[in-house]
Amino acid sequence: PLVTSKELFTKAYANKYAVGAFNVNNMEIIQGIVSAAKTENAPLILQVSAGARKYASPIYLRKLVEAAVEDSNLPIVLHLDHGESFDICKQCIDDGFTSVMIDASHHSFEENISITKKVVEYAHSKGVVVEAELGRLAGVEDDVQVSEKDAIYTNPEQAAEFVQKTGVDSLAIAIGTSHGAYKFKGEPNLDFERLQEIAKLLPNFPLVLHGASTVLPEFLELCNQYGGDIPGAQGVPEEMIRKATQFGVCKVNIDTDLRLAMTAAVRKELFADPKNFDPRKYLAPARTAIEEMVRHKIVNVLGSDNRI
Ligand SMILES: O=C(COP(=O)(O)O)N(O)CCCOP(=O)(O)O
Ligand SMILES: [Zn+2]
Repeated sequence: PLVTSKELFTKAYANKYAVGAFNVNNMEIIQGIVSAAKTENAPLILQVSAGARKYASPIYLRKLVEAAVEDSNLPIVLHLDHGESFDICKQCIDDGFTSVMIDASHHSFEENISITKKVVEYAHSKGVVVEAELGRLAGVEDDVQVSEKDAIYTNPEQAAEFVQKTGVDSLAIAIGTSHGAYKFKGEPNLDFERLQEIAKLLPNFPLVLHGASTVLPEFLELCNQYGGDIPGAQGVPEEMIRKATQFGVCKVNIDTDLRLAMTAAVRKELFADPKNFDPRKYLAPARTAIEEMVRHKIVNVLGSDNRI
């Protein structure tokens, strides 16, 4: 069924695992993700970004997720990723989303509180849950000044105040992750002391990690072997994500690793059969690549297998 993340996070927190939040943009991606979760008996968050709405149009994505729920009978959350305003959050809530993120993290602390509060009030009146963000998603260099790090990463005391004042259901925090395939110039590292501080001030409160893709070398190499040019990309080592799930992180956002797996499969298939021009011939392996990647994440990183 279509569910909110409330119970999923309560169970994830208590058992120290995280629910995968995978971005969806088309049929094959949704089918791959959902078949993986079905195989592993894992709860699932399918999230829709602004880019996905533009690419596929909201109604197609909604109907594809409806099909996924009907076909799989899994507990699935339909989540708005990085909602930029109250209006888009309201629109998605009215369209049947069960969870929305209002990302007002680029506003002032006070402004972030007031916008988030407004979304929470409306969402809760419709039985929908809300994720907000505090701090800036950005990896900072090792030698950066602490003060600069404090300006970017989530401040633990502020996080506690923010949750108390907004009534938000989960909080995306900044501890060194960032979106995309180029997360760190030097050694990958996350600010675990900060994460533990936040978790201590917000006991039993679900934390969210954005920018949690690993950028697995074998998919990078596969892409580059078949015509890709993605030099020097690196993500968050999987053991760091596993560690984060031990300190209150209940939702882990993964998009880049799906993109790399899918792109590698398409490149390889196109290279292997130059005579082919049936899209099903390279989209089927792409779907399988998504499925295998999601199974890997569920079992080896999130620990959300057999948690239904
Ligand atoms: O946290 C993440 C993904 O992190 P990742 O890049 O490490 O997978 N996300 O919220 C996904 C953001 C995707 O937005 P868009 O569709 O506009 O490109
Ligand atoms: Zn994000």
